[in-house]
Amino acid sequence: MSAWLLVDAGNTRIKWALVDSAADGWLAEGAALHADAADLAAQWGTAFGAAPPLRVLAANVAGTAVRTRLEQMLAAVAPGAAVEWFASSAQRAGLVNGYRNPAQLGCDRFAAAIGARALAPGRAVVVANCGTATTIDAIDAAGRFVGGMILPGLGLMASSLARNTAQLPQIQPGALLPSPFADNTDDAILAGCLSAQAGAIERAFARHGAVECILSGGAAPYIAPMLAQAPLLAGALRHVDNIVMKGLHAIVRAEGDPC
Ligand SMILES: Nc1ncnc2c1ncn2[C@@H]1O[C@H](COP(=O)(O)OP(=O)(O)O)[C@@H](O)[C@H]1O
Ligand SMILES: CC(C)(COP(=O)(O)O)[C@@H](O)C(=O)NCCC(=O)O
Ligand SMILES: [K+]
Repeated sequence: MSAWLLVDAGNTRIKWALVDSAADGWLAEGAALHADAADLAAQWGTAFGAAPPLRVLAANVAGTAVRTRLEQMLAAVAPGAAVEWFASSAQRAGLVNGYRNPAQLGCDRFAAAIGARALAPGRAVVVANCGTATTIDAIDAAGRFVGGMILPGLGLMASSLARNTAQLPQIQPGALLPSPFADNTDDAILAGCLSAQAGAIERAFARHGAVECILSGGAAPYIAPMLAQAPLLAGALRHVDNIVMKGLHAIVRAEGDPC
């Protein structure tokens, strides 16, 4: 069984995992901010040892310059590896893409939906990926990506207030507040942004009639405590590290090792 390198290049961070096609075949993982992307070569060198992967499956929504940079690094650390730049299509790994133009759907969202389907087969699911943007997508019990929402992520929401107002400061992400009705500016911003994120997820969950809500992404740890208090989501909330990567792994498992 040969190893695959999976890459999820989002707008803030590049995440990767080294896997094989077994269900529990998660061998190593790592991440770097775009500014520190050069660190990936060292991370990969350590993870690969003397056996670089022969196949790479990469989802990139961070633009062509990032893709070119990754191609150069991959050529150095895994020379000769076959690289597939994952793109949204009408159907893949048992998931049907309901976007009017399937290729327009962010490939990270399609991969996340494939991951959600793999984790909750035959169930109506909402998958919220809380990264630079927050995406909240609906997958039905028959395995169709129905559609979804895109909103500014938690960090973007907060920083847009700081950038576009005279009096509001840049806040740091923080823990759940005891009350949504804050008595100071920093907490009022945090309460507003967290409530907007959690509220959109709850609303999508209710509207879709979902039975499971998968929460992922770098901002998920801040949003999860608020969702955990939502009666609507009782017993239905599941925090999954990097659902995009889980989806790419599901594709590798579904399609197997080419001979
Ligand atoms: N150490 C960190 N560095 C950067 N962002 C972080 C960090 N910890 C949490 N975050 C939050 O996670 C978001 C990035 O999450 P991630 O899922 O990696 O996004 P993307 O897939 O868009 O690159 C940031 O916008 C921020 O809200
Ligand atoms: C919505 C996104 C910006 C999310 O990116 P991320 O927050 O993961 O960096 C990305 O999925 C994207 O560029 N989508 C293309 C448009 C669409 O999905 O309709
Ligand atoms: K996202």
